[in-house]
Amino acid sequence: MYNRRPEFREYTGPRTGSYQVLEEIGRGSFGSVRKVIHLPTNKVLVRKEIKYGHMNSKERQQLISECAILSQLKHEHIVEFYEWDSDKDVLYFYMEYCSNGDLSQMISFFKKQRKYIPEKIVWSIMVQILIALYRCHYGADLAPLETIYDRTKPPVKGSNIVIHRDLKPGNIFLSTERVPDPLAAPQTLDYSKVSVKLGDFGLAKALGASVEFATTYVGTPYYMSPEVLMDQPYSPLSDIWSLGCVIYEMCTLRPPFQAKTYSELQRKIKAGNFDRIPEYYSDELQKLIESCIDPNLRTRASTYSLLQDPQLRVARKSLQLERFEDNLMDYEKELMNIGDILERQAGEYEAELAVIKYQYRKEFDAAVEQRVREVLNGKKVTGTPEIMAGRNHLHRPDYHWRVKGR
Ligand SMILES: Nc1ncnc2c1ncn2[C@@H]1O[C@H](COP(=O)(O)OP(=O)(O)OP(=O)(O)O)[C@@H](O)[C@H]1O
Repeated sequence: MYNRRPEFREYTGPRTGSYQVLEEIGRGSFGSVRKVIHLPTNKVLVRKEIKYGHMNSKERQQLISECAILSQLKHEHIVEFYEWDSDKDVLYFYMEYCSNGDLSQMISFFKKQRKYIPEKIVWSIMVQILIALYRCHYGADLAPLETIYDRTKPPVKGSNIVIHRDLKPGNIFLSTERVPDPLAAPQTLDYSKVSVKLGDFGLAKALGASVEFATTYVGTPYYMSPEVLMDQPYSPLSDIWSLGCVIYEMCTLRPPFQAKTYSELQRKIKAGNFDRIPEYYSDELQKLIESCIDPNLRTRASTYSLLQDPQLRVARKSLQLERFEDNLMDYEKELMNIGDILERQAGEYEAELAVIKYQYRKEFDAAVEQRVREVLNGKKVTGTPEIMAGRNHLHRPDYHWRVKGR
């Protein structure tokens, strides 16, 4: 039986044993994918199921250390990997749930509409993928751009470098706003401000050692680089090849290399020849794709070199500005919300104060009347009734001028 490794204790994400398992949302080469609710936080997550009974202890060990790396990979553009757990011969990965679909669905959407994906969206998606790849390929976050003229400093390679190894439209999740038009179909998404998250980072490596993975990986390797097809080791540049194929597909709505047979596909990938993207798109975009889909590893672009591209710097800066604007709008909404709460509290305070004043007046008048009556009746009076002695009785309503929940 396979035991938990000490690394399990280091996780800060939701703990296992407290999930409610919901419906299956899909099936991949590794197994089924389900929605689950993490009960303590009520958060919907995704659970990927992988049968690992056939793995030997070395393979399991490798899987564990890969998972430990993945669980530390926290990034705005990477699907969060919370934790994993095992049950007999099944391994469960708990991940962030991305509810707005993936790039393959977006490509199908534009294909059905017989429209090109606007170039601005292509640049924006590309730059977000590159920002995530930078974090993985160099083990450090990319610093924000001050101006579009800034050159990114050469990266210093950190530890825990991760190669995606399976970059494809189905692994690029999107979050988008729903179209505000009430007459639009309910599932219509507004792709003009799309935010990207890469999923399945490094999982292919974690599972690569498994015989089952090698035999069940049935997907067509449209995005696989020539060196990987030739059984050479993966490198970050293999991800760049795949990125080039993904960007190409966004522009042409089909992958750059297609064939009827596997061997023909292999031959085409190794030759690395593909048609130009439609004239609708700029030469700069075509050149960038060519620098990624380059069979020669010596001349193929890297994540770092791509990020120096002027168009990508503009795309990065405008992404930063959009985020800044979104944050400002959120902040403004929050302030307006706080204003409303304070105004309501002030109204409640005034109302309560009026009731207390009225009560006090009533008690005061009653005490005065009583005292006058006693004097008129010749009763000997001593001392002043408390209510008449001062304002001690007028206690203010118990309000703390605080916005609840902050
Ligand atoms: N984090 C997630 N959030 C939402 N849906 C997801 C998530 N991860 C996977 N899915 C969905 O579950 C289905 C299966 O995903 P999975 O990644 O296992 O396989 P795949 O990418 O389709 O194929 P392969 O395993 O061959 O790469 C897909 O439809 C995918 O969109």
